[in-house]
Amino acid sequence: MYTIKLYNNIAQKGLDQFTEAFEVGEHLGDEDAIVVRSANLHDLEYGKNLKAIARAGAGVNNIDLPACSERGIVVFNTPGANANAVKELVFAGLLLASRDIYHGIEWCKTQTDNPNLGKDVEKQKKKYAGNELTGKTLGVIGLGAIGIEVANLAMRFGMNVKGYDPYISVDNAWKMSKWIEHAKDLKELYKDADFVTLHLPLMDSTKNTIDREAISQMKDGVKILNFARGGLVNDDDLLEALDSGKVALYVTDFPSAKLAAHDKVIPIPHLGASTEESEENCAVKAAQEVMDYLQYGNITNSVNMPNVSASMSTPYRVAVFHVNKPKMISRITDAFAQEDANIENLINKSRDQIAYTMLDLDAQPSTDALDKIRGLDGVIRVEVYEA
Ligand SMILES: NC(=O)c1ccc[n+]([C@@H]2O[C@H](COP(=O)([O-])OP(=O)(O)OC[C@H]3O[C@@H](n4cnc5c(N)ncnc54)[C@H](O)[C@@H]3O)[C@@H](O)[C@H]2O)c1
Ligand SMILES: O=C(O)CC[C@@H](O)C(=O)O
Repeated sequence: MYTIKLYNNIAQKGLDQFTEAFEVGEHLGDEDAIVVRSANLHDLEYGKNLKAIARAGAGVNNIDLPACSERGIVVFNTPGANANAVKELVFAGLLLASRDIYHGIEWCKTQTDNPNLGKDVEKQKKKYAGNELTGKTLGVIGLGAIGIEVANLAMRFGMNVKGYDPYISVDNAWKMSKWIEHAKDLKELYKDADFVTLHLPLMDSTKNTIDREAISQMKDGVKILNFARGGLVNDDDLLEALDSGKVALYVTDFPSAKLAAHDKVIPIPHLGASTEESEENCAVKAAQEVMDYLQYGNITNSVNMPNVSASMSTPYRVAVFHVNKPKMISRITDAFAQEDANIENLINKSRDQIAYTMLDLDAQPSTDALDKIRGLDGVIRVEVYEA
């Protein structure tokens, strides 16, 4: 029986994926795996049995990836599973940013005792007039699952779109409308953008992407949308720019106390992925990733380990996480030299400093052989799977 500990609300459809071989709950101890959404796991005490953490979502800045890698803990996410939900909210944000619907609604709500509301609406509405999206330029920073969807939809709204992503994947590049302009650097994106929208991950290197210097390269009256992470924006620099009018509006899914009440800020309480469909997609994908890993050692959509997946060709599988250095494979296979077990299939893949070697054996490996592997310098973790 495997134990799965839940942090946050995980959609029932995802939990229903787990078979009777899994015990799943919020208050379990000694867990084999964790399924989490946005809860901060940076201070997590890693249980001795913990082998995997699945983030039911995209951003993994709530998980200490180096600490997990060091312990051979596989961290998964669910790429693209909530992209449509976020794209739709970004468009709500773009519409809120171009038409003053937000203040218009606020005013209407104050008029409950006004018997002439029908007439007054016609007098008042000039205060909330706006502009159209068609013909305006949208700068998209980060062309991954969400950025691509936002960029393509913006084209259908008749917007000019400029995208910036120095690490764009080939698959995503294929999905992108050919009319989207490629900005070679952020300066080029900022200079023409009426709206700038952020769709890149928060990492040390992307923290404060939007700071005073970036804002100074933008058009006067630019509107900024942040449906990625709060830390991508320097709040003090943005506040200064909102006060001066350099930035006309900030729509954010990650409001900070400093900015939430500002008249030029539209704060949203992290609702980007909060749709029934997206929560289900993410939970189902996360559950499947965890089950396939715990039962068979297959790794799909990991953000810190090599992705390796193959159906088990023999009754036994031995999987080894080890340091990515020469001679490891020969030392691991040597451990089986005196065994009756034959290695029918071997896969080795590396990612940065870590490698994963999966061996399918036609007979049960002996404790002696497994102990030899565990004792090798550079071996992080060894698991045995039975078909
Ligand atoms: N508001 C929400 O509820 C919500 C939901 C999902 C994701 N997010 C956030 O949005 C981010 C993007 O999600 P996604 O699903 O598109 O992820 P993704 O991994 O598919 O895309 C991220 C893209 O950013 C690019 N990138 C990385 N560093 C960059 C840089 N310095 N400059 C420009 N581009 C860079 C990558 O190459 C990649 O193409 C997530 O990391 C997460 O923080 C928020
Ligand atoms: O789980 C959520 O509600 C938000 C997820 C989102 O921020 C993500 O990065 O996928």
